[in-house]
Amino acid sequence: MSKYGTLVMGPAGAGKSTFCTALIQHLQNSKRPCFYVNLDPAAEEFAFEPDLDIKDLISLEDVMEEMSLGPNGGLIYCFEFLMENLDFLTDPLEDVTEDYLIVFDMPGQIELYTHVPVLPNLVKVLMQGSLNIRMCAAYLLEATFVIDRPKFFSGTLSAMSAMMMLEMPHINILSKMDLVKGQVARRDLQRFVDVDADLIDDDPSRKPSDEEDSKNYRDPATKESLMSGSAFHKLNKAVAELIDGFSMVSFLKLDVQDEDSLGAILSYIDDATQYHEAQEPREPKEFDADMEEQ
Ligand SMILES: Nc1nc2c(ncn2[C@@H]2O[C@H](COP(=O)(O)OP(=O)(O)OP(=O)(O)O)[C@@H](O)[C@H]2O)c(=O)[nH]1
Repeated sequence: MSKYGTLVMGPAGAGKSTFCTALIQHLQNSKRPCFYVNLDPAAEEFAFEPDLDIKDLISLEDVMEEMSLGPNGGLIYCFEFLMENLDFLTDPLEDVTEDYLIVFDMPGQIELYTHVPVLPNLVKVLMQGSLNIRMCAAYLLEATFVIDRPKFFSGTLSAMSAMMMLEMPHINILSKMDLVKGQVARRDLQRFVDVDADLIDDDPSRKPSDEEDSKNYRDPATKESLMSGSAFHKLNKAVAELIDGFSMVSFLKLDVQDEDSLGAILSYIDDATQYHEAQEPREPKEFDADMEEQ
């Protein structure tokens, strides 16, 4: 029996928990069962109570207090503790059946997705061995980043870093679309969705003086110029061309108020995990009975 899941990731405040809530509501509206796992040891409030909550094993607040660690070190400690107590996570997941979507709500600390091995190791546990969950990563980036183009490309690099580190089916999502509607023309927005390197050249917020401005990029100790404004621009452009040239990243648009938007994202997750191929046709009554049991 296969299991299906999505790992909801992205920087702090990208809208991960809000997306999880909207996705769970959408699944309920579609009469599809969901198993909600909170893996953020600092999360406080939930619209839907998690079926499994890492805070029942360990909380970031306790770790910070007892181990005198900061929030980032504390988070890594929590995940290492989880890896040493994997039964806490794996035992309840053993019983989840193939009609469920398992939604993992992840923390926002970016180092978890960039340079520590704990998340790839956790993903191996979920996708291999007895659990054998077919997973799709959903990486969220705030749509408001499109107003600041270098920031958008930097966010895109963090999405790529997660893609490369986790080596699992992956979709990228521009969240909080309601905040940019009307601010960015539809045609322009398409250039962010299918990332276009020329966005860096056409940036209306970029002043001509930025080309020559090197005073902000001096080494504070030696006062040597580290990189001129134009060199930064060339670097940004080269990164953008790499992303564009290899079609490495594209985005789905998320508006949590819009059922069609949620439905479209869910169908990408289902395609990536091949959910529909494994489903037996079911009688509606059988479905309702399952939902009542939850
Ligand atoms: N306008 C708008 N605000 C949103 C949306 N999604 C999230 N927010 C707001 O953005 C803030 C962060 O949302 P969360 O869902 O908590 O983000 P998160 O990624 O889970 O945050 P962390 O767990 O702290 O990393 C909250 O104030 C939300 O109300 C959205 O689609 N539209």
